[in-house]
Amino acid sequence: MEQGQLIDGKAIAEQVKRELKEEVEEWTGKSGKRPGLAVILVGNDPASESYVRGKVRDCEQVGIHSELIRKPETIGEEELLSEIRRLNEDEGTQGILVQLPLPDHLNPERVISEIRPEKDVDGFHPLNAGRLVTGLDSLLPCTPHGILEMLKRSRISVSGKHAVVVGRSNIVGKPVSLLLQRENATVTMCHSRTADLAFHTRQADILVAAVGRLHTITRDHVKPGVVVIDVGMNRTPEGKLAGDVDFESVRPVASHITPVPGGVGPMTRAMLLYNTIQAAKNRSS
Ligand SMILES: Nc1nc(=O)c2c([nH]1)NC[C@@H]1CN(c3ccc(C(=O)N[C@@H](CCC(=O)O)C(=O)O)cc3)C=[N+]21
Repeated sequence: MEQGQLIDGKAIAEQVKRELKEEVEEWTGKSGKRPGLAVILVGNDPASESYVRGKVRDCEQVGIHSELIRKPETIGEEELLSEIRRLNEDEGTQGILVQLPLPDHLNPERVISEIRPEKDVDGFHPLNAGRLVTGLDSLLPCTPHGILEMLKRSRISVSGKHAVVVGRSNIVGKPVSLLLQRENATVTMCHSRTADLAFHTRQADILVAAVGRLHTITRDHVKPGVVVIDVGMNRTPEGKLAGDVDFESVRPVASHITPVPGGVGPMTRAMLLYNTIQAAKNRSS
């Protein structure tokens, strides 16, 4: 059977990291310093632990100095905010990331807003979000930026295409819609309350699935030749990692499709490194 071409996010991310390693070497040669990333992890959720370890390993790979700051589950908001204020002033720290989700007693908006926007390597600070909406330069959220980079490097053109985004989160759905529009796509934003989702998704030349629900997008939701980007990270009943797209039924009709794992996830991680280097360069220029 004919199959949509796999977009190998893992391989593309490795290529991006090789390029970033050279950029780090150049910046370090000029400045005599390494870019530094501080990752704050509150509590010890096993999934968060594993993500954070991955980020630390990525940093080592490209020569970024990383510091993992662990805080107890019970930390008070004021204490966490003052830790962020310390890192805001720290010359050796160019990037600050607070691993999400936070425990319920901490307000994530308040915590993220405390990060200096120039050090906000997640691109989650309201100032960076607003700059993105306005079309000004900003640190871009890693997953949306990774998606655009993956399309570019797969030579999939966006201009003039109809992109349909399913999901309206601040982290993925909203910013990826803006970035696609900036690249001259015509963008439809769908979400959990969209009536007749399949009607909309069948119009898509490029479909981004970011709802966080297993197998939301099936064969009935797509038109032949579609490019499918799967942002989902769900567990199957068997405990395996799987996306929002029913990969088996959709791949045969797609022109391109990203797998989970090995698609958007590794690109997200690569773009965090990109942002950290960007933040370091912005500081020194
Ligand atoms: N402040 C903050 N920033 C984040 O960027 C952030 C966060 N908090 N909290 C959690 C989510 C989740 N996230 C992932 C990124 C890459 C993979 C990834 O590389 N996944 C591999 C699979 C890894 C596995 O097998 O478990 C893949 O898709 O191939 C996973 C998850 C970043 N997050």
